[in-house]
Parts: sequence; structure tokens; C-alpha cells
Amino acid sequence: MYMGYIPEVLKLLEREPIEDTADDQLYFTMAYLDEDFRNEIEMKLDHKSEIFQNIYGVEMDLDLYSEEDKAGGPERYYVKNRSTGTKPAVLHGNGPSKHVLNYFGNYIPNMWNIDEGCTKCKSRQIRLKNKAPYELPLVFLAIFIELNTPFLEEQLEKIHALDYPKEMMHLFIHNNMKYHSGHVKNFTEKYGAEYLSVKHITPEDGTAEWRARDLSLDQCMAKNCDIYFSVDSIAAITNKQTLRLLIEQNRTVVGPMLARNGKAWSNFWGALTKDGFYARSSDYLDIVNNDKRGLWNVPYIANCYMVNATLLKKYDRTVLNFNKANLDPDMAFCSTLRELDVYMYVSNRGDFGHLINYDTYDITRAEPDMYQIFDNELEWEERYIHKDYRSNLLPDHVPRQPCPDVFWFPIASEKFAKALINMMESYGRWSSGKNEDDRIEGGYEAVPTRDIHMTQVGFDPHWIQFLKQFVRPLVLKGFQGYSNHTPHSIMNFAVRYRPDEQPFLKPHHDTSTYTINIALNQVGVDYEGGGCRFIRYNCSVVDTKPGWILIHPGKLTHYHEGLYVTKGTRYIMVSFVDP
Ligand SMILES: O=C(O)CCC(=O)C(=O)O
Ligand SMILES: [Fe+2]
Repeated sequence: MYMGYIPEVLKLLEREPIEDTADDQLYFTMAYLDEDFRNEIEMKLDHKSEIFQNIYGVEMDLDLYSEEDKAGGPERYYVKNRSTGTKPAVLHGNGPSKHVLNYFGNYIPNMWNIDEGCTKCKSRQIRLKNKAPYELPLVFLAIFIELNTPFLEEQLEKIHALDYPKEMMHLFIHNNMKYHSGHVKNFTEKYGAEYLSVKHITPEDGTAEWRARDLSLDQCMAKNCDIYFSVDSIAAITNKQTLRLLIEQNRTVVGPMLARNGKAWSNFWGALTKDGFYARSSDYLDIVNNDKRGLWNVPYIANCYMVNATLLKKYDRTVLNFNKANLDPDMAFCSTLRELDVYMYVSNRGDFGHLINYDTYDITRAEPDMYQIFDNELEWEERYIHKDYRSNLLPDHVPRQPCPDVFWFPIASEKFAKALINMMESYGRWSSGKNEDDRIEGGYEAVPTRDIHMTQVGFDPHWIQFLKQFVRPLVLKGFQGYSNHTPHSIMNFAVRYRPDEQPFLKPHHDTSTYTINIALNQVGVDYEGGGCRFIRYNCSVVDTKPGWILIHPGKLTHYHEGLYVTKGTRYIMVSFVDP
């Protein structure tokens, strides 16, 4: 890089003949080292980077910083060289420092500011609104299930619910996980016919991830697609407009920013290490937390992105592929894109969704998703909490009270009730119903039921969380001022009543301040009889509904019994809270 007045620059260029193929850097160095010549043309080296900044090799010395605009306009961004204290005007990023230049390019010159966000996001945008379906770009949707994934059914539903005509979409699914075979089969049977075509690669095909991804690019080309849209099973796309917005954004490669809820784990990298692995850019957390919104040129993106097929037309699978030097398929792909100087953008201009956390997902359990209350809270609530639960909490909601001080609320979904039964029946070791019980302190139960404790199926912490998060607010609805602390509950168990096993429970007080009693199956369908009678009030609740909770004082006033089950099996879930 150099600048100067034309006569001197010409002298510099004409100092010696030079071949096209020769080393131009050496040519300029020799000219500079020639002291007479240097003095003659007043040649100076910008060794403090006052004007020019080469990025390569000094990445660590360069900081992005902003300055207030004295005229009251938006703040302005510069790069400052920490070791020289200068603010160079020209940045040069070559070779492996290109991604650093791209990072600075997200702000400089005037690309982003606090007030307006990204100022250039709208440039090159296209509009799909008012286009008839057949006028829209042809999309090749490729779904990859490479991990056992909590709540996969919901993710698939969300992908299908994207606002885009299915008659303009081809569907490709690579499922590598046997556990999900049924889920994928259900999905393709339910919706497959709506798509232009369906290609489903099953675990039995034994296709490696990179090969499946390569294949999907080939298939996209074979189908003459305009847009390649890749979605991994862990991408929970909650915004139905995501695909349209990405296409409208009109970049060669662009994806929605997705992160694990409340975590720094996301689907993009803000920076790279020297070896091409993850590094954190100074704006990474601001982007992940949506404190900065925009369209960001980044060195790595995964899990959900679209690729404009013009790129696929340019490079075949020998160049553009997912298989490279033992890298993960995504890393391989992004590394190739960087080498080809193809920019990858991640957008958080809107909220698009989040990433599923698969860290603790244990498919050896019955109902593994039930155990995800901590790691995938949103999905857990969506699947397992009753759709009317929130309305219980409205200020003017008067809770149902079928018997005095017995409160009744919808709390859990039918899926929750079914899952709990399945967890218990899969475990199968129901207690004997005798007084001797080595599961409890003292080894003696005065009023024994046929039951399985939550501890026996490893569900105790999850259950306590459920009590804290969902039950406690209801308790406060019924019993004003109580329970402004974490519910304390050691006895959490599912009960099974059967005519030929234990059909009823004799009158008793519970060892609790309050007891919760959740019906898990349907009277009149799954069993006959049953219910809970409060003897002091001669009042019974017999028309219980799956997923509905009874909350009542445990002792003194609420002496109660479990009524006789005459047919079938009745299941309930009980906790003695604050004993
Ligand atoms: O069967 C019922 O609904 C009552 C169960 C009960 O009281 C208990 O398990 O302590
Ligand atoms: Fe009881």
C-alpha cells in the first residue's frame, strides 16, 4: 500500500524494469533501501500505521472503537492500533486476516450504529410480498438429524409451519438416529405429500453426515433449486417468516441467529483462532443477547442457513463440500466458503428462534423429554403444561373449589399425564401396598398405596422444579400469603388403583401442609369409580380430568380417602408438600 503525488509515484514505478511475475514487495523494498533515491522522491515508510494498517500478524493489536460525533450524529467506528496509538485510515486484510477485516467491516464505514442498528441491511434486499407462489424462488429444504434431539417432533412441526408454499419446496431429510425413525416417519406420512418431492435417508442407509450434506447440495442442483435451505434438528425456528426473511435478505449465505436460551452457545462464531477454530469476538455476547441487532459478516455459521443456488452452480462437489481434513462437516463447509471469499452472514434483525440443548438428553430413559425441564424450558412448557395454565394466574381468575379449601386447576397437558404413566409403567416396580416400606425413613407407612416414588425413576429434581415453577403460583392463588419459599417435598409418588390390586385408600391425614393430587387418566374411559372424598365436608371430587391438579390442606381439616375403583386402572400423581 502506498500513496503519493503522481510525478514521484511514476519515478518509483520506473526506477527499474520489472517482470510481471516478479516480487513487487521486493521491488518497493529495494527502492526504499536506496537512500539517495528515497531522499530524491521523499519516500517515507508509515511504520506507525498512521495511514495504512496491515491486519495480518497484528490482529491482537487492533481494537474496534467508537467515537461520539461532535455534530450530534451517530457514533463513528474506527480501528485503533494499541501498540502505536494510531487510528489508521486504510485497513488491509489479506490471507487469513480477511475475517478480521470482515469483522471491522460490520461497523466501518458507518455500517452500524447504536441508534439505527445496521444501516446497510436493507441494501440489496428483495421483496417476496405479493408474489404468487409460482413466482417465488424454488426452495430445497434439507433437514439433518445427526443427534438425538429433545422435542424433535415440535422442531419438525415448526419447520413445516414456515410461511412458504410447499408446492415450491423440495424436502430432503437425513436422519442418522434410530431413536428418531418413528418421529421422521410420522412427519413424512403426515406432510410429505404437500412437498414437490421427498427424499428421506434413514439410519439404516448408514450415510455419513458429510456425505448426506454433499448429496443434498447435488439434489438441490438436480431439482434446479434457487435456494438451498439447511436446518438441523436442534434448530427451533419459532418465527414463521424466517425463510422468507432470509431469502429477502438476499445474501449468498445467510442464517438466522439462534442461541441456547440464556446461554452464550450459538450457531455462529464471531472470530477465529489462527488454526481456524472458535474464538470470541468482542461483540459476540452483544449479538447473542440481541443487545446489538443487525446482519453480521461472520467466519462460521451452522445449524440453519440458506445458500443461494448461484453459488452451487459455480462450484461442484470437488470444491464446495462438507468433507475436509477431519473437520466437522460444518467447519469444513465454512472453511471452504472462507477460502472462496464467500461471505457468511448471521442475522438477528428479528427474533427467529433458538437452539435446543442436547447435553443431558438420555434416550435410555422412558420419556426422556420429561427430564428436559431444566435444559429446554420453553419446549418443556409448550409440550407438558396445560394450554389453560396461564389463565389460572390472571388477577381476576377465581379458582374452582369443588370442596371447601380444595382448589382445582388445569396444570399439565395430556402428554404429560401419558408420559408420567409410561415412566412409571416402564419402571414397573410398584410397591406392595404393605405398611413396611424401606424407601422411606423409619421404614413404615401407615397408609400405604401401590406406588412408585419419583426418586425411583430419577425424576425428583425435575419434579421439585415443576412444583416450584408451576405449582407454587397456584398454591398462592388458593392459600393467600403461603409458600413464599421453595416447596419442600420428599414424598412424591404416582399411585395406581385397580380392583384386583389396591382399589381404594382408607381415610387418613397426609404428612403435609398441603397435598397436590394430579389426575393422570380419564374416569369413565380408563377406569370407573375412584376419586377423593373429604370426610369432614362429606364432599367428593370424582369427575377428575387428566392434567388437572387438586390442592388441599394435608391434615386436620382435610381428613380424606381414596374412593373405590370398580373397573380399569386409575393413576394419580401425589406430593406431600412442606411436611
Ligand atoms: O385417591 C386419591 O385421590 C387420594 C390419594 C391420597 O389421599 C394419598 O395418596 O395420600
Ligand atoms: Fe392423602
